[in-house]
Amino acid sequence: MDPLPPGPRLPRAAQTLRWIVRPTAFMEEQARRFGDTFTVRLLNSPPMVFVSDPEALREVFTADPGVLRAGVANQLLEPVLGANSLLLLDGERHLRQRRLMLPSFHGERIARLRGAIEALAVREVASWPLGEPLALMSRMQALTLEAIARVVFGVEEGARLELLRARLRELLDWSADRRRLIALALASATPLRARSLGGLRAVLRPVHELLDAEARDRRALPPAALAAREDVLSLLLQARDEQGGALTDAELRDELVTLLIAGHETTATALAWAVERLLRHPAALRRLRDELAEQPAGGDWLDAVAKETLRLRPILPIVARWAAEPFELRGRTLPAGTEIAPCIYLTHRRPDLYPDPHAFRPERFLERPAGTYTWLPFGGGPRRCLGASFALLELKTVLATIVRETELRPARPAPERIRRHAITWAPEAGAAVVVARRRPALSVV
Ligand code: HEM
Repeated sequence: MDPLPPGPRLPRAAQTLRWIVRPTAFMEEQARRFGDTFTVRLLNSPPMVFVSDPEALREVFTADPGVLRAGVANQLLEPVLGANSLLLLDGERHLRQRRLMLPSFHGERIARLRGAIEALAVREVASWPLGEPLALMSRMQALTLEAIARVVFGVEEGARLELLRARLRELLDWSADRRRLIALALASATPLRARSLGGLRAVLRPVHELLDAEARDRRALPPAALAAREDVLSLLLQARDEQGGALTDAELRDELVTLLIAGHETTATALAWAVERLLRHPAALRRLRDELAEQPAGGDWLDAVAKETLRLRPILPIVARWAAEPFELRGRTLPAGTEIAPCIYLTHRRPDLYPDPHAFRPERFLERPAGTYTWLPFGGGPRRCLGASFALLELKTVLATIVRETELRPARPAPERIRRHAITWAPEAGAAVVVARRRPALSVV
């Protein structure tokens, strides 16, 4: 008997094609046929068992991280992120590095960055043209890039920021091209992969040089000046493990690139979806406007809108764990070498967890709080997104600014469908809007 749960019998190439071209339809079809656990077989990867039952998710997220490894499952990203990236590590090294980084991303620390993010958002909104179509996704990408360069890396206005902005843009544009990522994923030593790697090195080297220079200058600051800074890079430079050890230069640089890649497009996509959904739900938008008139930073309704957006339009559809040993899942032993994919998309659309699951209803999160194994846009367990607090703060702060300061309408009335965009699942037209009005005071900023 096959030890793996049943799944589609299509050849691997056909399953891969459907997963790339029509991923939502592909997953929904398998869930209809096989229920909440099924096996998908893709080219160049181990069999993948999709799971979307909260009890199975609990088993996966609470498993020994030495047995269910996330780093192995993320190896595809190694050329971009570097071998020391948190996303690629497992075991002791992952634990040490995550412990060093966690305090910098703690909710209370992150909350202090609100003012800086809001200032960037106000400036961004003031630059939008009136009365013509605007793809919000690209504006949100510019904004989240600025937030990472200034708030996370702490680079201040000036020539280095200009240069860093341009070099980061080149790196992000390079990695936004899916064909290049596919070439990197090919079996080693093909000429296509070699060419792709060469191109990547050319855009990565200048970014590394700039980040190294920034870290060097920051290390040269008097301790009191370094301690007074609020940005994540300064905090990471001061972080020490139990033996008093710090992140090495190579670790620090790979982590900065990781924060950029993990935090930039994801948050921009979430913002684009939040606006896209709100513009199709005028009552929810009105309620948000009313709340912001009372509480400019937003309250429970803003929080519920953020959560409902990430439920219905998860930015990443799955996370992955690779089983280093046989693993028992809901009473069935999966063989070593299997990949297990907690499926965010299908979990978030279960009618038993979310009645009328396709409807955008933020009030569901006022009625019942989000559960650890039922709401998982940031994954779960010891590998849960390190930047979740930062992402939610940025999502809510920028969304509040947009709603307070502008009046938008969709560039076309129809809802935008979900489309793969490099690593995230984004609105097909990039959340196309028209800025009908802006608060008068802003137009002269
Ligand atoms: C809406 C925005 C975001 C979403 C939806 C998101 C989602 C995720 C997901 C699903 C994972 C994998 C979790 C797992 O395997 O269980 C992850 C990991 C990670 N994310 Fe995020 N993320 C977002 C924003 C950010 C931001 C802003 C940062 C940092 C500035 C960040 C840094 C990271 C890091 C470092 C990891 C690796 C954690 C580890 O392996 O220990 N993310 N994120």
